[in-house]
Amino acid sequence: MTTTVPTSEPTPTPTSTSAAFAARVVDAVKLYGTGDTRVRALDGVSVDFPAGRFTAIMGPSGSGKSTLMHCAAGLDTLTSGSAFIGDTDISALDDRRLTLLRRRRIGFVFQSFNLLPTLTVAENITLPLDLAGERPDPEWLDALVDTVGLRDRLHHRPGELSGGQQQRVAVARAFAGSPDVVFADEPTGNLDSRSGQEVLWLLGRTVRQAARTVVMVTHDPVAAAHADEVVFLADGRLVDRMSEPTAERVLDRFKSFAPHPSRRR
Ligand SMILES: Nc1ncnc2c1ncn2[C@@H]1O[C@H](COP(=O)(O)OP(=O)(O)OP(=O)(O)O)[C@@H](O)[C@H]1O
Repeated sequence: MTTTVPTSEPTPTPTSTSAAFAARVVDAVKLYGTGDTRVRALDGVSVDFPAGRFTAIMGPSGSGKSTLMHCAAGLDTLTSGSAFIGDTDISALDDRRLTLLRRRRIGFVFQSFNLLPTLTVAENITLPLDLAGERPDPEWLDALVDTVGLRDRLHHRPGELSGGQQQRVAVARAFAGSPDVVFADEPTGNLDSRSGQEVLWLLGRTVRQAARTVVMVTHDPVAAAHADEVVFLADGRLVDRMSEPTAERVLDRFKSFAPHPSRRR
């Protein structure tokens, strides 16, 4: 794989802020359902995601990782509390402004790639920019294409690529518009371990060499070890943070957070 990494300074978007935190939630509560079926998916979480860092969100199944990511990224709304992208309180935005903010300031990588099958790789990568009516920065885009190793696949359709290649397209798409933060939800969940390692390496390298910000949900200690810091959720609560994680330390810590379903209502 070609591994030319973007080394140019990031081009700030007009909407970027100088906040030290690319994203954060404050006193976040999320309830699903009512009465006996009510679930407290987030139970008063306050957590920040520093700009220029790769943060992993870890926790047992059902601990609220995806809910936290979706609410922090404006894909879902909190029952109470606030969510910020930079200095912008997204809990206060109407649907139209929230959609614009998601297009301009947030990148997404999902477990299932979410590429459009009728578009080429090149068209998929620039789709969020096209939707936002923005012109790509050609130098940044060019460097990204090399970083993800897809130059010889630019005119292929996603169906002609392996899963790992498709996820690398999704990574390039997420970073294409120089968003304030890229949220990745189990980005290696559908990949074999080698392709998964490549995607994690790409995320980490783009953060460190091009000053980008990534927040990744994972249940995999090996994946979490690629991050600069791991935040641990259990039962909808933030229970710990770990800097400079290793897979062994993450696994050890993870084992101590057994879920307690009875406390969730
Ligand atoms: N749309 C929904 N309606 C009802 N309950 C939900 C909904 N989404 C999530 N939940 C519940 O909220 C809790 C947290 O779910 P969430 O998906 O955030 O956990 P998770 O840590 O991401 O889990 P996993 O690792 O299994 O994906 C769980 O008990 C889940 O069943």
